Amino acid sequence: MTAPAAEPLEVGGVTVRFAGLTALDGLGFTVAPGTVHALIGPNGAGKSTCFNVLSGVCRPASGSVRLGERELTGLPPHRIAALGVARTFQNLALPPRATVADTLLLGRHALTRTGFVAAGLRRPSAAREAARHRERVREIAAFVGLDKQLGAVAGSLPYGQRKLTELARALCMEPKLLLLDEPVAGMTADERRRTAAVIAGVRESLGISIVLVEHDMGVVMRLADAVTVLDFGRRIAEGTPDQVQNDPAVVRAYLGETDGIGDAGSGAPTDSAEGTAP
Ligand SMILES: Nc1ncnc2c1ncn2[C@@H]1O[C@H](COP(=O)(O)OP(=O)(O)OP(=O)(O)O)[C@@H](O)[C@H]1O
Repeated sequence: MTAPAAEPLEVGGVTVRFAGLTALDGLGFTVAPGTVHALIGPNGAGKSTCFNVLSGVCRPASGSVRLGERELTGLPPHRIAALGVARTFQNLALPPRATVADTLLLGRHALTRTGFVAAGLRRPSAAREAARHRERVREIAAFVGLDKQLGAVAGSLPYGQRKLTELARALCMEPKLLLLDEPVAGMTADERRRTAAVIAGVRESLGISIVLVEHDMGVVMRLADAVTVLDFGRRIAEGTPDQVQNDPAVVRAYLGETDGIGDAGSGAPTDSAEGTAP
């Protein structure tokens, strides 16, 4: 599998307001090319809002998001996707009846060069391109461990495999930057291990930069090169996983929640030993 040219993602001074509430308050961080950068924080800290800004779903009141030389703020989601930013969702968003192969082919739609006319006329160029896309889909399915499921209806697979299908579909876009929103949430220990190993492989083999929102601290510790911690829309800490874990401001932010550390429902980080050893 070939690696796309990774570029830094630079987020600066991003502010988002909803009515009277400031969801992001001058947020800034930089994702170095080819690294995994985790965004963590208690419930309501602004992580999903940040993803929505990065993917163009939400336009900030101020601030900038740059991928390499390109300014992304103000662009619609499909333009941002075409510039190499792919996203997976907290809740699965797969077509209900499509096979895994068709679902992954959908991920390649934006890369398809042949126009409708050439495809409709069954030109050889269109057939060659379709064959190339199918081959790439097989490669990516094998990469995430879904090669035997290509003919299965994606929606009928076990939860962990459906989440991997979503990840594979995002990889089919050949992104430079992958936004993963709670990729192991709701998984069994075994599914979490497998998924963490796949994500590590994406960074190591493909060189794709990853922004990861995840409550499972075992997975964050295992995968992240750098962590930005949010609370009430502000960055309260940044550093390596070890540094932020021992930062008093971070401990306070999580303990300030009603239930304290260890309750995933409260947004406090959970620590799965299995997440540390994919
Ligand atoms: N569309 C919206 N309209 C109004 N308020 C919103 C909207 N989206 C988010 N918020 C508020 O903005 C703040 C940040 O929410 P956000 O979903 O980004 O947090 P989060 O860190 O992703 O939380 P979680 O861990 O629960 O997913 C919260 O107070 C939330 O209630």
